[in-house]
Amino acid sequence: MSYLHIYWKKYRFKFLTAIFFLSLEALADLLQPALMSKIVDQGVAHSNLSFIERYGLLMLLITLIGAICACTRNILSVIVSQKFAQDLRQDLYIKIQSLSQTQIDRFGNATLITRLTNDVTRVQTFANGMMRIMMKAPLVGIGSLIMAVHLNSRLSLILLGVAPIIALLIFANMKVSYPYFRKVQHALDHVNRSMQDYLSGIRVVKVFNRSAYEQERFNKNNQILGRLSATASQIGSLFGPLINLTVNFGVIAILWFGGIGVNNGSMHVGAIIAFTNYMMQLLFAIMMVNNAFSMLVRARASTERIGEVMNIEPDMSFPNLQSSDMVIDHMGSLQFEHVDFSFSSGNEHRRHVLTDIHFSVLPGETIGIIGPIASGKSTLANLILRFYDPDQGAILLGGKNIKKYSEEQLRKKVAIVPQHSLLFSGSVIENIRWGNENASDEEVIEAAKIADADTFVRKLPHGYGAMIGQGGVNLSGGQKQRLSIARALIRKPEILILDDATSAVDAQTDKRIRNRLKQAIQGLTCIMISQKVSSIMDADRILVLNQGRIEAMGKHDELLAKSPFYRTVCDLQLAKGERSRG
Ligand SMILES: Nc1ncnc2c1ncn2[C@@H]1O[C@H](COP(=O)(O)OP(=O)(O)OP(=O)(O)O)[C@@H](O)[C@H]1O
Repeated sequence: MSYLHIYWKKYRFKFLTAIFFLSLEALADLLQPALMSKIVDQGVAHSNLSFIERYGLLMLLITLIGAICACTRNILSVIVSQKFAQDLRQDLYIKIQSLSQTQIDRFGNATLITRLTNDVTRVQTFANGMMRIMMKAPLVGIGSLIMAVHLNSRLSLILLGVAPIIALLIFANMKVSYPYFRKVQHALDHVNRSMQDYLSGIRVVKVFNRSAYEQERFNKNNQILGRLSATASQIGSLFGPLINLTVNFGVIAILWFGGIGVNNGSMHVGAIIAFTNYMMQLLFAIMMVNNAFSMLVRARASTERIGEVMNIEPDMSFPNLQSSDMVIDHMGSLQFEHVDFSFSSGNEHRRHVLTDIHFSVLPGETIGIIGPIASGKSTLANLILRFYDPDQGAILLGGKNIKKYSEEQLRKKVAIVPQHSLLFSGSVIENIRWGNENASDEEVIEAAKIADADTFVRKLPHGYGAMIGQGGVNLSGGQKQRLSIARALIRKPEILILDDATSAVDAQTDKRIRNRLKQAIQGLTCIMISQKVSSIMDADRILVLNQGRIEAMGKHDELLAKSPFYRTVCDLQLAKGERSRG
């Protein structure tokens, strides 16, 4: 939990000031029964009105000071806990951004969201509670004990007998319920995951009529969450009454022995009232400590879960270089040198995806990549962007290992249009400018024209100002793809990767985009991944990937002769006259 130190350092002054006001408030609470005892024994018993007035006013003044302290402490506690939670969420977000794709895959999106929201809120609630009641409880508890001993040391023995039993019960509560609160948070991850899966695949769920199945899945996870939460709370509510019972035994014992004391004249009624008052304050303090412990147990589980993310070191790093620090010899060239890659997910064995990938691309060349489903095409593209690092071998960009580029340099040089177009809520122009926020309106329109998006954008109700819903829900698949291409082009990259980026557009549009790309961007190195032969057959060279290995590489006509896979795909996809180029 070392990551919490920085927040302690930042907010300790305000935190300690809140605790100071809390202590004054506790002191005001502790003085009340003693004053009351004086009023009863010296004012009421001797009908001394002026004594009652003086001490009554003093009690009012102390109550007023207590109230002012409570208000100040409340304001401070809200400020500190809100700002602390805001900082923690922000830092956690930045940490998640710094993790490699492998590390994010290992955690999973749902649990990261729960940690960023629900877990942070739990820690915030605890921090707020500390400044409001948790610190007050021990102060009032210990203060009550001291005042009670001062009032009557023999009756205090009862308090001293009751206190260790209660401490033991609180400890047992903490020990038993802690594992359940961890399980509750874990179950919450599952509920979030099933909701996330449903929302991201809502159309597929509906098309396949799987709503009932998804509902059942959600229901199952929700029931587990409900069961675990109930068990955790039941454990807490079992210990609460036990503690109550123990304290009430103590109160009865005090009244019993106090009654005997008043009868034989060794004690005053006012003192007994004050003693039971301190006993009740002690009861309140103990209940608060018990609540504080159950909050602590929950917060501890959440703090550990946040710590699992905060304390992890990113397993991929980028050098911190300025663009001018590196001399690039062959802009736009790309080389894969005997690259091997496998996915690892936690303790699971590694899943080999790419083996001995060795090829080079010249500046300005267009390379088509084709291969069966799951042959590793997208993974190969992801390696160029360093979403993952190879297990063996190296990837060279402009003659330099990509590991030598800063993240900013690499992302500037290589742009990708991913397989699944992802747009953001905002206008069309904002979405295209996402690729380069400094691009002028003319540059945006130019990129849209090359991506064959300009015509359909102008037909939208507000043209380039038309709003796009979250994820681009109000656009067709082909429209989303074309905007994604425009967004990548506006970066003016040296290497453009199109990962099945025209799968949702018709053959004519596909051809138009390819022709425009070729004409508009001279010298742009292009890697086109596609399942459609028509999309890549005009490429300068084509790489055939099969089961993670390069089956063949060459021009369309050469591959017809030397790659069985390529020949079969051409036979299936192209009409006889189309098979030979030109
Ligand atoms: N994040 C991941 N974690 C573990 N395995 C993965 C991950 N991403 C992909 N894979 C696996 O790697 C293999 C190659 O996937 P990849 O997406 O590169 O194939 P592809 O050739 O692009 O497929 P497609 O043509 O269907 O898009 C597949 O077996 C896939 O299950």
